[in-house]
Amino acid sequence: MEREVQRVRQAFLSGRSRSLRFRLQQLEALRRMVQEREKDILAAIAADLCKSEFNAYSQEVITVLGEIDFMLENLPEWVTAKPVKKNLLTMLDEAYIQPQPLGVVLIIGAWNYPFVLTIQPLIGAIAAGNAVIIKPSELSENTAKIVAKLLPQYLDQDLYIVINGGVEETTELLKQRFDHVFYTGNTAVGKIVMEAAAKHLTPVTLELGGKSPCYVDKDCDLDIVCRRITWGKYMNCGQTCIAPDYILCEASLQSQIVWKIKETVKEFYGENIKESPDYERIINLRHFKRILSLLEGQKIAFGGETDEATRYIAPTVLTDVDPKTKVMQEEIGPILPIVPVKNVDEAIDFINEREKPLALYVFSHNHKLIKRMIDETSSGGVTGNDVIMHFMLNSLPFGGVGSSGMGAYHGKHSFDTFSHQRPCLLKSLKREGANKLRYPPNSQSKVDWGKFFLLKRFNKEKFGLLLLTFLGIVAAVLVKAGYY
Ligand SMILES: NC(=O)c1ccc[n+]([C@@H]2O[C@H](COP(=O)([O-])OP(=O)(O)OC[C@H]3O[C@@H](n4cnc5c(N)ncnc54)[C@H](O)[C@@H]3O)[C@@H](O)[C@H]2O)c1
Ligand SMILES: CCCCCCCCCCCCCCCC=O
Repeated sequence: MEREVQRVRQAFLSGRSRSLRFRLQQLEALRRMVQEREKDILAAIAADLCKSEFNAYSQEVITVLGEIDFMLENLPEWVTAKPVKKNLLTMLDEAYIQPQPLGVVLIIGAWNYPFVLTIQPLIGAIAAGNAVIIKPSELSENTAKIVAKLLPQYLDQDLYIVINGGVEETTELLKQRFDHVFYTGNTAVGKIVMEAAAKHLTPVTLELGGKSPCYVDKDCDLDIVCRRITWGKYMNCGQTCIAPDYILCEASLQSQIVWKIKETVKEFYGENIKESPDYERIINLRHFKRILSLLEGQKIAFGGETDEATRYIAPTVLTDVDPKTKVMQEEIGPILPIVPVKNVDEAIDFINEREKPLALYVFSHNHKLIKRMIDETSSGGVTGNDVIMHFMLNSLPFGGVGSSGMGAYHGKHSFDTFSHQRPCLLKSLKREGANKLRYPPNSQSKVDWGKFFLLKRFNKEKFGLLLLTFLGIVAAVLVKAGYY
């Protein structure tokens, strides 16, 4: 492992990942890989999650292609140095921020969207000029294998490598020194990752899980609300980090919501859900059994059918759920608990009494109520009157807060995550007279001038930049002439 990381570091130190031309070339090669090997990629995702080609394409491949195009379009602008505002002491100097690559980045992926969750961060890391080691999830082994097979056929083989394996390999990898670790997965392992990274003072991005609440106000169109919730909840058999986890609503809405979701499930997946190409399966037997056990003692409004051989759990809705039960603590796949609350105040308290979720969903015609929910709660992201869709807009940073994670990515946010924003100030060796002000011996008059240069605030509308320039020049002349 150490030798592998060393090899990638040597490749980074060669400097070839840094030029804009190289980065664009690698991103174009990655796009070619996805386009030319689309069938292989879709087949691997299908084998891991029983996902149809249409669903694998629209949930994973579209996002990756969109992200690459967005990077190719904007990267030339992002890599350029950005001049910054100057003060009176530096107004004749050059001051700018130069984004630079961090170095060697480790990306650890999760199984539930095994392609997009490894490749989307990879796109950001390449765009920012880094070398990358990718560790896909061993639970989605088919996607892990295809990623390991295809990447070296299209990308620089020393700068971007895939290491496959399980906990043992990840543990060994985490002992190595990286310049950034980007991890997607559960919160418990997130802590292990952060602890290992801390030994090298390596910064981390942690894309973690949690339970994303969904508040349904009585002032809304329940037909539309239930369609949107049903879509987001049962996509990927509920194994989506930002799936609406549970519904909070007034008790009077509960039975209507149950009925409308039941009807929508029928509309989306047909009478025989098991036969639907749009309904996926639980990733493995361990998770299947764990989720099943959460149904014990619950009021099942509909669903609850299972088939162990195919790891099938039907779309299920639970009513009057006790917030203290396990189904309200763990990740629950296609189970949708409804927890009745008295009103929006109680919903806000309910959310705030728990760990900060990765996403929050609010449905209402009342815009003020949505704004209030946003103001009075915290979560990684929020979508009003829909679910999941904030993931698809790459101008929004995607990430958690508190126990749902730290840091963010997508689009420019990925570029920033994998870049060091290097502050640069370039001075001339001339105009030494003006510098006398900061050299010893110090004096009251020097301090007074210092206050003038650094603390004085001018009404810019009245005097404008010209006056500032003028004052700077006068001050420089005064300093040079020794009037202090
Ligand atoms: N925030 C997000 O963007 C996001 C996206 C997808 C999934 N998730 C969350 O991820 C979770 C599902 O992922 P998971 O954790 O079951 O995936 P997982 O089991 O695939 O683990 C993720 C990675 O962690 C590694 N790993 C597992 N145990 C380890 C250990 N003890 N030490 C070191 N490395 C270890 C694995 O090798 C794997 O690469 C859910 O909680 C889900 O909500 C979050
Ligand atoms: C043909 C329809 C195109 C619309 C696409 C909408 C798909 C949403 C996909 C969401 C993917 C969510 C990934 C979340 C990662 C965490 O688990």
